[in-house]
Amino acid sequence: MGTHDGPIATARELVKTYGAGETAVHALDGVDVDFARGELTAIMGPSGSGKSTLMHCMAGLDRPDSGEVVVDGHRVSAMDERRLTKLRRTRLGFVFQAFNLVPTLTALENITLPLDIARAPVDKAHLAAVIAAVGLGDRLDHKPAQLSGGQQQRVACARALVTRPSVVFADEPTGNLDSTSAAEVLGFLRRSVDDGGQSIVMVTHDPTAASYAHRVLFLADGRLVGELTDPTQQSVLDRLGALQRAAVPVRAGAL
Ligand SMILES: Nc1ncnc2c1ncn2[C@@H]1O[C@H](COP(=O)(O)OP(=O)(O)OP(=O)(O)O)[C@@H](O)[C@H]1O
Repeated sequence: MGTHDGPIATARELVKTYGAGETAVHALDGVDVDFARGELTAIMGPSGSGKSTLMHCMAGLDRPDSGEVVVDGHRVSAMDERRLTKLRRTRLGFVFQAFNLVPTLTALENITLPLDIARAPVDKAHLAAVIAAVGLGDRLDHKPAQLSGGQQQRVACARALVTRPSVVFADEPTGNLDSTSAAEVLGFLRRSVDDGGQSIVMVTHDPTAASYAHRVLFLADGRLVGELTDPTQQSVLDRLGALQRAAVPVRAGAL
């Protein structure tokens, strides 16, 4: 197999524990996962199940206690801070719930910021395609405060995609959006995968958001407990319900 086959990112035996002794929290309790190249993968699970910890370990924003993370052939878990910063700037894209745009820059300046920081050669055709896809029309010279939440998040998505990163990590990208704006952002992310071959990993609580993914992974108590391919809103809801029922402790003899 060449380097363009196989998963874009992998985790092997990831363990991350907070605290010690009786109060220790096993945020990741031995997670093995492959994220497919050219797919949108959603990570779901109850609050505290380890979703953010997994994403942060994959993206080199946090370090596992043990285990290995490889992203596009780079051993993230073995890198020092300097190389991690470089990897994040040049090979990874990020979308956050809170948009995190630079308030003093215009929409267009925010989108091209990663190229300016990395002093990377600009792929003009790709930049034009991303700007066209983001659909902001004449608002590209507006500052973030002059844009709606949905428009700001579309700018943030364009900023994440403009460097053609190996992976975009999106942490609750629609958590602050109304359903119409959320649908626009999710449609935009999905098209960047289907039309542009982008690979995206997205943490979400929202079954509708998850239904835009090619695959949904379910976490519970720091472990991978299931997955769905080609999810629908209903199949995600059904699976979440089943996992919740399975998690309810049954007293011995109660049956
Ligand atoms: N810095 C930290 N110090 C102590 N405990 C932490 C820390 N970060 C996370 N945890 C704990 O690790 C567990 C997993 O947290 P994580 O944020 O990954 O869950 P999550 O699934 O993303 O939750 P949510 O959906 O609420 O964002 C939780 O029990 C959390 O309280």
